[in-house]
Amino acid sequence: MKLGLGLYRDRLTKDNFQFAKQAGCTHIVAHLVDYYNGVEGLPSTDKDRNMGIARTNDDVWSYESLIALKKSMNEEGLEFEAIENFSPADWYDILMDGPTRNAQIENLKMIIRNVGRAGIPIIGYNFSIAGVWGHVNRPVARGGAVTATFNLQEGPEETPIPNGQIWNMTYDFNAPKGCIPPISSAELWERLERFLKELIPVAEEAGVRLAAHPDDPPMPTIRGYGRLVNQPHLYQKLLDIAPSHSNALEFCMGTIQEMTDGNVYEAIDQYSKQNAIGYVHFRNVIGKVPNYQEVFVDEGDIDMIKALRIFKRNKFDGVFIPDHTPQMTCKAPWHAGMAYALGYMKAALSIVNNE
Ligand SMILES: O=C(O)[C@@H](O)[C@@H](O)[C@H](O)[C@H](O)CO
Repeated sequence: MKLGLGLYRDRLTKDNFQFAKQAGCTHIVAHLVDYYNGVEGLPSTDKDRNMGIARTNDDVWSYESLIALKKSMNEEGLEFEAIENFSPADWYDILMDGPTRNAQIENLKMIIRNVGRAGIPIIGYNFSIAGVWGHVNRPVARGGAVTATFNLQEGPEETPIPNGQIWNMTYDFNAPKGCIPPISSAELWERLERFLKELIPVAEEAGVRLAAHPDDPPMPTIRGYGRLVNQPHLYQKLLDIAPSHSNALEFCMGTIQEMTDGNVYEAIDQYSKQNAIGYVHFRNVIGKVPNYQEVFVDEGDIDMIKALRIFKRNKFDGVFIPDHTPQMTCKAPWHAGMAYALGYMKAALSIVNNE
């Protein structure tokens, strides 16, 4: 079991690689999508505001760029474990079943082949129309630390998504006025099935695992659009569509814990037993949908040591990252929050690995 750090695109720097190494990480999970445009946190997007413009034909997905990024990590003693998320600009018509779907599938095949050729083992993805949505940053973690919260009653209004936007980003400023019509979970499952059946064989050939992130928040619908994996057992439905080592899970403990059915320990056991987990978001929460808050790794509803023992019992040998953490009150809120989480994880892994 290994320790890693997830870095958004604007944080893929030598300083942050050194920060990760100093905190005991051996691996990096890189977000190549340029969301937020420098705005911290997971803003709740609406008809007027979202996470910015999704870049088309972004060179960051080329083999040359991937190899250069990997080299910059290797130079700091780190391994490039995974890329997290495709760009909305590169798969909006796969998600929407739109006119350029087939061309976008061919482009994702090229990306997967580039990733495999660069020796990067995993691509995480979240097959979702609304994406990660509805979080509000509030000072409610220990000591008043600012953290992501979700409260269906008090949160942002669930307005439909304007045409030309998806996964909280804009890919077409010239889209016709109006909004994306409602899409059912059943329809989205059909699109996911086509996506997996076409891309898993390519991923197998490229030596890449496609790892599915669950729906966060794990509601049945968000903004009128159906969700896919909003209960733990639905991860199995996704795996069973295309049984393969390349059809894997981006196992987010926080999101699984936010779900109303099942429990995170049974889910860890069920999916680590199958060797289906690509890598783990090792984060904690208090509460479940429709009202929860993300918290420090040691103050949530999950017994994280108990969880690690299940991973170890089932011989999981992948990477754990904090994903996101509360922002600590100091001059470097993000770094301090991550350093705290990584310190806890390093100690917990050492204890459990040596039991
Ligand atoms: O649990 C979560 O919501 C996080 O993992 C997401 O914030 C992150 O953006 C993932 O990349 C969603 O695919």
